[in-house]
Amino acid sequence: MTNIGLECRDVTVSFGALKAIDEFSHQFKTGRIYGLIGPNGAGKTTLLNVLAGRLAQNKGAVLCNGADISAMPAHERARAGIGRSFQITKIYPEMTVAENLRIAAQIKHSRFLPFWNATRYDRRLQQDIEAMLELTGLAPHCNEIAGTMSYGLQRALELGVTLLPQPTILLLDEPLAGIGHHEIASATRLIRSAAEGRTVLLIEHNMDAVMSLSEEIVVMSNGRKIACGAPQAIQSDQTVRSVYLGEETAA
Ligand SMILES: Nc1ncnc2c1ncn2[C@@H]1O[C@H](COP(=O)(O)OP(=O)(O)OP(=O)(O)O)[C@@H](O)[C@H]1O
Repeated sequence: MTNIGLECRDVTVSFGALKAIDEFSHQFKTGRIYGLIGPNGAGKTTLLNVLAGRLAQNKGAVLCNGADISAMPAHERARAGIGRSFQITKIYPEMTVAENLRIAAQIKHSRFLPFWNATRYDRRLQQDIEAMLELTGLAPHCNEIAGTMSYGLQRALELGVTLLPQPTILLLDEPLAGIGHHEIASATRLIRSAAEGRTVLLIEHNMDAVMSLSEEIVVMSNGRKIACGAPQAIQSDQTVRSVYLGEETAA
């Protein structure tokens, strides 16, 4: 069995004359958190869109657990184990936390468990809901209406809904954006727990958080991978520093 959860081979995406992603290749190992960083317009979100199947690459290939998924649409990629969490768009704000998780559990089990075995079906749903309430720390809020909770708790619920089908690959687009200062530590802890045993790609503009969460940093600029390595090495890399410094000077 391969320990490469996700692989990009020469992925290229063009919007007209602009190459948003330019021959990007990388192997993302299972059980690791990868921070994807780079200045505005570097191609980070476009890459996540390609991996999630929201956007087709013009060239190159994407492999998930060794299988070529380049031509797979988004809903099939979700079944193949790719989960993406980016905003609180997956939750129903007028429903409680438990109801939101129940819907995600129903979707997961509808394909495998017969509805007519109601007791077994309900037990499995309940087990999944309880496991996710525990993982996300949302048990004390299980009967709260999702839309009335703090933004940080809503993001935690969104992550819970994403994790419920047990994806092997987790794509996180700015998971800390909009979260209050006092909730950053708990959100960071949750991302660490969620990452266990998975391949995680994380786009995050909070540099302290991305450097402490990630085991490997991949740096993009103008659609290309310009560096990769351990957070400490990346922080002292001259090319990377000049890319960011250049941006700061221009701002
Ligand atoms: N649908 C689109 N049509 C045309 N150009 C696009 C489209 N989506 C992205 N781009 C362009 O592709 C380039 C990469 O954009 P992308 O959003 O992936 O960058 P990013 O690294 O995520 O930036 P940011 O950190 O600002 O979110 C940018 O120049 C952007 O303007």
